[in-house]
Amino acid sequence: MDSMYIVTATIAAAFLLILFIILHGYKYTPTKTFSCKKAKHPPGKTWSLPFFGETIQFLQDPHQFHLQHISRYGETFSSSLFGENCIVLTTPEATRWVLQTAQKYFKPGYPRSATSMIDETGSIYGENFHSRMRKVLGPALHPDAMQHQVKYIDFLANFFLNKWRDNETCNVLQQLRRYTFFVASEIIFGLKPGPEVEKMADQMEELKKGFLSLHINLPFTTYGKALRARDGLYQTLQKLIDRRRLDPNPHNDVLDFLLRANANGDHFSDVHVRAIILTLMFGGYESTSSQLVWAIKRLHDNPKILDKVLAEQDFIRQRKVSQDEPLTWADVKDMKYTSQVLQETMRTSFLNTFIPREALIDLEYDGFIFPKGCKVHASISSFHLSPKVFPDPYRFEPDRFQDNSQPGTFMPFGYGNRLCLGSDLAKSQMLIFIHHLVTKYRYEAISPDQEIRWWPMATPKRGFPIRIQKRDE
Ligand code: HEM
Repeated sequence: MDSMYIVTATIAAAFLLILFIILHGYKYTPTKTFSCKKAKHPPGKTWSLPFFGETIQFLQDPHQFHLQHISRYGETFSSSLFGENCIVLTTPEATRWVLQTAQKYFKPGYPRSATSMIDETGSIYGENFHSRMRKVLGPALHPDAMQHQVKYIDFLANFFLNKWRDNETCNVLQQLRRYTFFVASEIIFGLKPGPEVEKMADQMEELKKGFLSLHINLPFTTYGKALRARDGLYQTLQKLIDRRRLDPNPHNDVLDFLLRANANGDHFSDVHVRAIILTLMFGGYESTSSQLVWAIKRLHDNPKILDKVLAEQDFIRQRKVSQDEPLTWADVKDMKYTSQVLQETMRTSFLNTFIPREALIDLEYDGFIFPKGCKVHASISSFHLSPKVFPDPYRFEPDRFQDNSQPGTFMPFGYGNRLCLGSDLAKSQMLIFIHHLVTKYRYEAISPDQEIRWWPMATPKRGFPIRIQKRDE
């Protein structure tokens, strides 16, 4: 009788618990009492499909996902993504809070599949390591160092563009991925185009697929194949590190800065050097090529804006002594209108659909509870495309950036202590490519290519195929 009672009571309790969860949704359990009695958990779904939560809906179209959730729950809402409950922030104020004001109470919260693609130890995401990494990479990627790199970037832009033949068709995104990877290889370890760089670019393409994959390491899974590509890249990087240690000549590339830091007692192990380089290579090529393909598409779709860019770039070309004279840092600085086009491109191209963080302690913001351990996603593209922040947000209007009056609302390169270290490099390589493209060629889209491939970065679905004509013919 007793055991019957226990079984019945257990089933009843389990049933009530499930009913409670269904009616109220799973909520975070705060680990301390919050100071503000009225503070509450952000509204939204924190349960639905087990493990997947709302991930499938999110991956299909993150922009629509955010718009729908904002209209249903408000600008701060709860969700369940990548197997974890999270809080999504979609305003510039809340984003500034998490990325800057309260930055010391958060650490990066990238999904495990993403971090394991870069870092076998998991240590480069720790705070101590992070500040040392910034100390070394800051000067290596600073505009002072960049000035000397412009000639290499100029060479590489021409290396690709000079291969284009009249009336040829070309897939812009494919070409740009190679171009930006080659630039990263040159800047990071001084490698010129060749089979070694080509092989690494192929491995990087494979690695990229693992970033948001299911964490299942088998020979045939996306994640497993990506890990093997990572290991292949690690081997090549180790060879480059060993080769550089035997080389007495100064190179002034990022690898030199990292190895010199070793010599100065800052001491990065080879494992760390490899992980830092992989971070740079991935950041350096995927984000930049995705923004550049959008810029080239936006110029195509807005002929009046293209005319203004062309006038600016022709002016810079005409003041050169010869057609082949390379661009300089001063030329890049003079590309003011084209820079505005790039800013407007980054605003409208669904960049940074989420920057993830994890709360280190219990926190409150704007009446909401952020319990220790909860994942927070700052959705930058949500406010880049919000009419409250940018009027008529889907209109492509580079003049918005004429007076640089967007403090704290335009954050393509992030915000706070993890602000992108490669922003000057990224801008230079985009501007230099656009210069040579528009001054040498006219181009026409083969198909409108309006659909979007969302991951790992939003890009035109078919890579924006174009037909090219030399400008002087
Ligand atoms: C248009 C191109 C690019 C965009 C939109 C972009 C965007 C970003 C963003 C949003 C972050 C902050 C991530 C966070 O807070 O968790 C970031 C960080 C970073 N980016 Fe970029 N990036 C670009 C190009 C580059 C390039 C070319 C490099 C270098 C080769 C680079 C290197 C880095 C590094 C090292 C970090 C980590 C900084 C830190 O954790 O302190 N990025 N980037």
